[in-house]
Amino acid sequence: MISLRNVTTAFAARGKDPVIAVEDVSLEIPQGSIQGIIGFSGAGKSTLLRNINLLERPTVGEVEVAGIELTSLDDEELRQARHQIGMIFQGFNLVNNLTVLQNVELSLKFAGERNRSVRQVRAAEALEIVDITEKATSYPAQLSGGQKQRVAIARALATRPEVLLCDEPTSALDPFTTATVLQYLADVNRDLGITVVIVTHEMEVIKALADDVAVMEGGRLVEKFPSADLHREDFTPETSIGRYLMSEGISVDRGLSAAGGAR
Ligand SMILES: Nc1ncnc2c1ncn2[C@@H]1O[C@H](COP(=O)(O)OP(=O)(O)OP(=O)(O)O)[C@@H](O)[C@H]1O
Repeated sequence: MISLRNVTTAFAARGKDPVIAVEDVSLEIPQGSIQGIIGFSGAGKSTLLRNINLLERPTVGEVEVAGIELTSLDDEELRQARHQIGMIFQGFNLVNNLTVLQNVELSLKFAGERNRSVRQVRAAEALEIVDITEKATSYPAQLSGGQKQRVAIARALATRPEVLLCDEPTSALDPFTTATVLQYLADVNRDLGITVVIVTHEMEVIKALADDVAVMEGGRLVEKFPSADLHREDFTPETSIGRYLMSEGISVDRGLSAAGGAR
């Protein structure tokens, strides 16, 4: 279970009022579920995601992951607790002068695993999960975008986390590669029971993967519902999700089902 309670995150702006990126957000994400977070650019999605592992420490509010209140930990305790939380990014964030295997091993090094052979075995296991063992000795520049993201998923899984945070994981990928990466994320969730939180601006990603969807607007969480409802409910242009869907070119005035199940 991930629990965000009254989280507000403000960024200081020189000579101006602070930017309130996230404002008073409370959200409970059940263990083993897939939570999508969607909204316009600048809505606060990435900041909220980074609040979950305290990459961005909330200005106000509490964050609890797997029974541990992260916001109450000191730096060393937080470093330990973060092994429970993997993260992947739109830009993959691989280290270019390390091989695929070394990239995955690196996260185990950061997690404090001192035994090199243990690191190698665990890194190899993680590469197997995303079927990319044959690239173990390749360098990132020798991989396609989809392969790089699979390596990034392996790196995130190597510490055997309970939670995987995904920040626009498929935005740099073509539709076919997107489908493959989403399938691996679905497998990881189903087979390993890992809770997945995915920030995206692509409604197709939400529909393909998420159990629940949260809509953000202006730093606030304005709606939350099961993503299955995307296929059923009528979303009027007055609703946040309606505005969002319209921005994607999906007609909402007669409801999603009338618009052909949203594309
Ligand atoms: N480190 C920072 N310093 C100052 N302002 C920031 C910082 N990070 C984010 N912001 C501001 O906070 C607001 C929310 O940003 P955030 O990146 O969380 O939104 P987003 O919904 O993820 O947007 P996008 O879809 O474009 O990535 C924006 O106004 C942004 O400019």
